[in-house]
Amino acid sequence: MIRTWYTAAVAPRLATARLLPTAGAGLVAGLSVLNLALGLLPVAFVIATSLVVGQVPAAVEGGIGSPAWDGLVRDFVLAAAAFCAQQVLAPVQTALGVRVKRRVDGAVRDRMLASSLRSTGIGPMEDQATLDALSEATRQVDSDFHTPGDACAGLLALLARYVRLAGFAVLLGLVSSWWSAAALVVATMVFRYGQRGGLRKYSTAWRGVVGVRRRAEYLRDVAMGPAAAKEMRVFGLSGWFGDRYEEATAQMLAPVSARRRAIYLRPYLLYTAIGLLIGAGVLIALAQGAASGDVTLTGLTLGLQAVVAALLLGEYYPESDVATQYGMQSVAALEEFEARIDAAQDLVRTEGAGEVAPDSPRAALRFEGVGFNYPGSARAVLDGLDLELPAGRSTAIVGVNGAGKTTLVKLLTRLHEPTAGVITCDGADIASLDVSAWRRQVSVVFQDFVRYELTAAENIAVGAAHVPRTEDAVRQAAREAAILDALEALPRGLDSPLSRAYEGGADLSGGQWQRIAIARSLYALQAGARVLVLDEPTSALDVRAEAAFFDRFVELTRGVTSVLISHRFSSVRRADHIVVVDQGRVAEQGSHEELLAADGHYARLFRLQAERFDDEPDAAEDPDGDRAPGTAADRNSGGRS
Ligand SMILES: Nc1ncnc2c1ncn2[C@@H]1O[C@H](COP(=O)(O)OP(=O)(O)OP(=O)(O)O)[C@@H](O)[C@H]1O
Repeated sequence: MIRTWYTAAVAPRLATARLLPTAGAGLVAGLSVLNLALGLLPVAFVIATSLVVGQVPAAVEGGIGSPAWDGLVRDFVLAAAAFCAQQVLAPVQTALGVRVKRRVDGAVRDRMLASSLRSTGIGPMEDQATLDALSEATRQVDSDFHTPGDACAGLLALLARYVRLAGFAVLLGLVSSWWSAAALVVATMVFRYGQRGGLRKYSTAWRGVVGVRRRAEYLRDVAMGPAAAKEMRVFGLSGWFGDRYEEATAQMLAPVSARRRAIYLRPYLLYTAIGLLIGAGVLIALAQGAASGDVTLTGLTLGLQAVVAALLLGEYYPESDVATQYGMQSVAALEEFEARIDAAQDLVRTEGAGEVAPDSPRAALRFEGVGFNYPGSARAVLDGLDLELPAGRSTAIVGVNGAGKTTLVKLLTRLHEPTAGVITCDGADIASLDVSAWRRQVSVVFQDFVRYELTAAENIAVGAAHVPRTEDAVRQAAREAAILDALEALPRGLDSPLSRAYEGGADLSGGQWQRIAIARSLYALQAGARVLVLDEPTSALDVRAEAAFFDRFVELTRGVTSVLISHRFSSVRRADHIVVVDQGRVAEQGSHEELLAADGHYARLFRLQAERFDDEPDAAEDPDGDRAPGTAADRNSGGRS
């Protein structure tokens, strides 16, 4: 039980308090002193007003100018000063709290980004628990509401509240008894537990539904966002998505609502009853003291004020409670996210972080007995795969959907680590190389490349963000990818944002976007990459554009080790070497002619496309007289094997 309490209540507070130094020592010290003052001023006010009341009989009797009258006036001025100081300092507390919030949240944002990028692989980004933690960590920060920074300011604000409680307890101890003082603290804290404890349990209930909340948010974003706008309308999906969103929202709210009564009402009634009983006992003891003459009028006034003001401290603190609860939860989620990233990172093999020779690979890249299961999956996507990619040559990889071709790319770029075997570059395990340096050596056009909402030039230059951008290099890459003319025709040329969501922005066709992705990879080659991986690079290009690209492919990739993954045999056949992947292994390999002669899997796939191609009246012949599937008919069939 103590452990549960520590985990739920103490650990998140400590984690949040550890963020305080990011706000700066001076600011934190200043706000702490201010909160201390805001804690002491109400106590001073209670003392001064009690002294005023206590002196009233003597002042009335002595009249204006009497020592009692002067004392009364002095204490009244003190009370007024304490009150005014409190009024003046409260807004300063808020202003400094906002500064603390801003600084801490800035540091937390940096930390979130750094933690996300610390993962060299993409495994954590595909893990549900890690994504839940990330969603929980970022939610408050993104909304700028009840953030970790608010929690830090809220924790400091508690200083004022608890100093006040301690002050009132001491006053009661002095005028009544120390037992009464202790009981007053207990009564206040019992009230407080009824209020604040409920909030903790309630927010924890929210944490339990983060998965379904992510789904609800996804459904809402898809329904409202631009990405699915076309299909939403054409397929008439708005109602469908609306219903699913409502279902997910109901599913999210149900467990939280069901616990509301148990969390808030019953404990509230119980703790309020206990608190009231103890409070009543304290007041009775004070009244008895007054009745017996042990407590003076000043003492009675002091005691009464202290008891009432202290019991009011059992209430909810608007400047602190919600912010600390949700902000702390965000911090706890961030720590969980970081722990998961670290745990995944521990599995990454970084034996040497060795240097990567600028001209590597000089001999070959090799997959040696490589096996791979995706995290959490028992199925071996790759199983003892041996493959050689000779340096400076082009290798095509073919295979049915799901054969593991893209997975090979993920392993080659170290987005995942093999679960068996090694991948070597000129004999060195790539796991022993510095991962960033290795990645700079490899340029990739992913099947699902990203359409960045950046300018056209930036979209190309992100291919080698580690080198200073030069216009010439960007234009050269765009020219080689045959997209330069189209980009120059945009309203702001290559400086046009490639999104209609921005002023002066333009959108491109699917094929034009694919050329941008190709240009990005060619830009990386200019910056020094020596391995080019193209995963379905021309699936959206028209016949002529695809043929033109591959006509220049040899020239563009001279001296580069290239890997082409494609279902289009018209492209594949141009490679120096072709590899067929099936069931996680290399099933066949050789040149186009050798594989046709072998009459195996490749030959069957090739003929399948060729048959369709035969149906096309304007089918092209290649120089060898072979049909060239993929130049027309496989586009009709989607080009898929
Ligand atoms: N992130 C992932 N987590 C779990 N399994 C995955 C993941 N990505 C892919 N897989 C599975 O791994 C297998 C191989 O996928 P991969 O993307 O490598 O196939 P592919 O040969 O490139 O297919 P395609 O020709 O359709 O692009 C598939 O069965 C797929 O379901």
